[in-house]
Amino acid sequence: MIYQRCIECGKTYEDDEIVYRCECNGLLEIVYDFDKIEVDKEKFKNRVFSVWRYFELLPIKNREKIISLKEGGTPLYRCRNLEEELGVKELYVKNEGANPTGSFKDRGMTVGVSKANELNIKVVGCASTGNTSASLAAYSARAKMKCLVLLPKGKVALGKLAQAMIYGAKVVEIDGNFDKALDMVNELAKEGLIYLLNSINPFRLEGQKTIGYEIADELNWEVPDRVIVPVGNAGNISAIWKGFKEFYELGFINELPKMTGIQAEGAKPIVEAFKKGKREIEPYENPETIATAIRIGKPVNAKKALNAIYESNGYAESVSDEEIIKAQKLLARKEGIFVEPASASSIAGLIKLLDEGVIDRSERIVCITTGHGLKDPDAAIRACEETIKVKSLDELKKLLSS
Ligand SMILES: Cc1ncc(COP(=O)(O)O)c(C=O)c1O
Ligand SMILES: N[C@@H](CCOP(=O)(O)O)C(=O)O
Repeated sequence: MIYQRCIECGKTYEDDEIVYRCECNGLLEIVYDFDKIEVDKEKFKNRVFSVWRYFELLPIKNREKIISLKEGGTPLYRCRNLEEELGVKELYVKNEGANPTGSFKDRGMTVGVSKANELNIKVVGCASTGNTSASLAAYSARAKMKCLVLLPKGKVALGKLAQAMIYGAKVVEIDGNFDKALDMVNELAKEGLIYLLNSINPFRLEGQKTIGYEIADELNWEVPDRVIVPVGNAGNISAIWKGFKEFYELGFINELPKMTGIQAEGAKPIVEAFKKGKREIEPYENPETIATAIRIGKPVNAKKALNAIYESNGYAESVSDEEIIKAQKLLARKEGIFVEPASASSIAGLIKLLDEGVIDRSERIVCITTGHGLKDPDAAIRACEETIKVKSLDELKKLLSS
């Protein structure tokens, strides 16, 4: 049995009821009756490494309704060069840029759009800083659904905009930031004009919890001491934590990691709340950062994220744009992993928290890199030295010897 439950008052809703918030305005989560679900670790091991490896623990009843582009099963890289550089014992990067549209959103969308398919939905929509729209546009195309995406004008990286356009979504830009766009699509959803697939939708977050499942699965059911996650609208950190907690409840793992959220200096309402020991955020009216994916001032899942951080004895920290770019280059140059700026905030956060002594160098750490570097080529080019120009073979040879 699967149902939706309010994280505030506990009120429950059927799994086929289209409702994005409880009547008390609380966020919803998906709940399973684990006693009635037959799963074991070995059964999973024999299946393809992907989101759908964990079918029984996902909220889709009919396999035929699944809309998939083969998402999940992303690499967990051991980063020995960075370990040496930073003096840490065991560091991994879970590279979500390896998903079909280049970000972790695909895990959410395969489940969210499959749910929409089960509900016979014809029109889906979202607000986006870029990745959600790219992903929803792709999955809705495959599901033959109409798709509306609302973007903050001039603040979406080129690669992401190109994706939403080529997949055939109706792409609308507004004068205003992501938070305003989200308010607008929320209104459309309330009127039943679109099925909303932002992370307020708890079915979408079920797909993203598989990041936690996969980390445990790949580490042979051992759990890292800490998982570091870039935070914007705050759904992902909450979902990953739910994944770990479920595996713990099922007895697949014996420990839980400290969830550590990283925001950009110019958009850090969750970090501020955490540092004051609060569970409510004070929104940023004008969030700003080079990491456009996390340029969010009013994270919709702030409550869930803060719960995850407090419950796991984790931490929250912010990093400057300069630290983000430095980390992006370091990861590319030491490990050959090219990620977009928002993704690099997990590495920047790791560096800062090591310096501050919050993270112990003997910890086993997993940093989540959330999106592919090619999403935002402009940011990468701006971060690098100019290309070298030569006029002759001699000049080229001289270069080699310098
Ligand atoms: C690349 C990237 N990293 C991080 C985030 C933040 O994730 P969340 O909104 O789930 O906190 C987003 C989008 O929100 C993103 O696109
Ligand atoms: N970075 C996100 C912002 C929207 O987040 P969502 O998880 O609520 O869809 C994006 O890519 O648009």
